Amino acid sequence: MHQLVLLRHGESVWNQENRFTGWTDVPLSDRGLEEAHAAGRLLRARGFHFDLAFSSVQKRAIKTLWSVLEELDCMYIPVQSTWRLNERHYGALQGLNKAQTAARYGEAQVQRWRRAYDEPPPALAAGDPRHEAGDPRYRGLGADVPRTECLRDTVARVLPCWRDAIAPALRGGQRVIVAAHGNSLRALIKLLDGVSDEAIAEVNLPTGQPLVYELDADLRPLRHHYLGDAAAIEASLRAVAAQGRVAA
Ligand SMILES: O=C(O)[C@@H](CO)OP(=O)(O)O
Repeated sequence: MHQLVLLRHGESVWNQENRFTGWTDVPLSDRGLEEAHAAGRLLRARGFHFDLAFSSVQKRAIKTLWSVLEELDCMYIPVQSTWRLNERHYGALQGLNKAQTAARYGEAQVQRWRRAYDEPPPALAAGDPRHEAGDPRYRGLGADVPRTECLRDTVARVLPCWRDAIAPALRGGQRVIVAAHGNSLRALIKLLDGVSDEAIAEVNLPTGQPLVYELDADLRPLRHHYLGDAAAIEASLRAVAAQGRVAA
């Protein structure tokens, strides 16, 4: 049996302000940093160890991973950081308040931008200073730095990371943790569990809660479960789902 732990970063400052974030590189809030350390303490208390870690190239996931590895006293393990695990690009919505966007465009439209498999948010215009094209960490992507993404696009760029890096490490017997984002992890979960395009719309992830996958020899999921307190996770999931409401 293989073990894979997925961890959405702790609350970020833009989660706190209910703003669309995407590729914007915002830090953890104080609460988010504490969530990350609590996740690490929980993993330690349950006897988890890791041989290899993956993260996006965004500081909210990186700092979450560091905090976990610090609590586990294994900051020495190799970490592979890749843009492929970045949050789904939120296009021209990046930086906007989700409730205000719902008031302007309607909750149904915001729900489709947030969760529809095939409907990307409006793209960033050419020359928009929010576009990450000039960011040195994306130099290798050239003109392919996204201007927006739907979940289908995110699945397409997460897939090579799973197939070429995470899956071979698991097959080699390594215990792996992936610290990433709500939508890049939804993409990974879709791939792992074969979730339909429709059903993935209902999947949300709480911040800072380790999600443990047990996989068979062919890396098919046997079961998965959150380690943390069920009531707290349920409350967090409801809050994430409600972020696109006008009164959120
Ligand atoms: O803003 C974002 O980047 C994501 C995660 O915080 O939001 P949502 O859950 O609305 O897809």
